[in-house]
Amino acid sequence: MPDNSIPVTVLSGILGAGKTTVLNHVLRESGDRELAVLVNDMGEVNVDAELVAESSDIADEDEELIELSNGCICCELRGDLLDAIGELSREREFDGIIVESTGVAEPLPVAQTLTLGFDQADLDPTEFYEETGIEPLEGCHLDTTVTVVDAHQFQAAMQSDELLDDDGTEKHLGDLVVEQVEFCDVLLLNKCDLVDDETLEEIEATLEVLQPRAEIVRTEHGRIDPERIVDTDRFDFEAASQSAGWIRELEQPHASAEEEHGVTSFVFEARRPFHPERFADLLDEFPDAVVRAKGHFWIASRGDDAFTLNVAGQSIRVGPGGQWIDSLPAEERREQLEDSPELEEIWHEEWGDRSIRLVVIGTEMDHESLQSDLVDCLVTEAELDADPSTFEDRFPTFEPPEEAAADDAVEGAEADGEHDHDHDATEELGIAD
Ligand SMILES: Nc1nc2c(ncn2[C@@H]2O[C@H](COP(=O)(O)OP(=O)(O)OP(=O)(O)O)[C@@H](O)[C@H]2O)c(=O)[nH]1
Repeated sequence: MPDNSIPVTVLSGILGAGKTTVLNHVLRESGDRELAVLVNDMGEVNVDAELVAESSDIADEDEELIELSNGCICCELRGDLLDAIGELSREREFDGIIVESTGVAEPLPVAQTLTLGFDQADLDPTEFYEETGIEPLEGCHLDTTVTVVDAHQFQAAMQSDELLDDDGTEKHLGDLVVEQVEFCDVLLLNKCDLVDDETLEEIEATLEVLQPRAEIVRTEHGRIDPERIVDTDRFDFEAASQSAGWIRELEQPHASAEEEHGVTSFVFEARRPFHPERFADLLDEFPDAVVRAKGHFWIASRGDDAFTLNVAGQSIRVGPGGQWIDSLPAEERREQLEDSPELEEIWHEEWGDRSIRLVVIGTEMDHESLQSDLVDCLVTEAELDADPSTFEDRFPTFEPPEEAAADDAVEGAEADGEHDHDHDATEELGIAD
């Protein structure tokens, strides 16, 4: 990074977690550091910006405080975010720029926009610039992503059925909390004054499992040393996108016995499909103790299709996982196998690459009971020979992958297109009815 590149800090966190409080504190404590601020406010009334202006004595200097309203910087305002930051960095050599996201923003697309790591997504940068007319970011770099967690609300948020209406897209509160926790460099566990030590330790244990890479700092009223979140040099796109605890658990499963404050995890693996009705029933009654589950699965009624499972708090989403390579036409299958020699290791004589692999993370979770429930969902020997069309299958159907991918690419390219947080085309399960 060139010496004069301005470090950008992105603050995320659900509504009321304390982002503005952190921001105001950092502005007050920043000493000689000249900081610029960019606030994304979805509502009509931009209260945040007023607060920032009041407490930071920068109300008169418009160029140091930019508001982006009526949209979200993780979707339709991605271009505006780049423009605004570009403008700030051309104006003056600030010592840092702090971006406060809305409570519903996902950090990953914001980070993608700022790092222009579009090769990580469905778009290549050239296409993005051509489609949007956005200029590449120069003179500054994404330095730290910070998620503010409300210690007082955390456990309730994970158990909450509340659906946030994010400009037309519905999302569970717990789902958003998990996404924000899984993608960040620093976790501020705020409002520690409202919670006893034991609860704080439990929350920390959960956060550490969900996000092993981030530094966790306890705060009260957002009181954090600015050096912990400004110009830290902690951000690394690759590391951040691979840092979620479930990825680590899948790669290096931990023994179930290794528990701290009741937080445990296990990986469920099988080379036999789930019975679609029994597995759907289990998902309908999935234990509240499960904080997070991720992975892929296979159901007996649709032998060609892989599915993904994404559980975060009360949100249970099933998505398309593509087609099993074993079910592809011979020529295509051969090509895929040549391209991915590692498949040989998992290739099953009869089932090819078909498999179930799920990581489950929970607090005070009854492993044995959940594991045996999962085993009970697998088809029996007799069912293996049954006609698959006789199984009740309430799982959603998805567009073929090529069409879905093409739609996604178009959607992502439209900087001012529809507000869509759910780029992965999963469906929330309400499959009981
Ligand atoms: N008791 C307590 N209250 C806090 C703490 N931090 C923030 N608050 C209060 O919590 C409320 C929400 O804080 P904000 O900083 O506005 O939260 P935010 O994340 O910016 O909220 P939005 O902008 O609405 O998304 C305010 O009334 C704060 O004074 C804390 O550590 N302890």
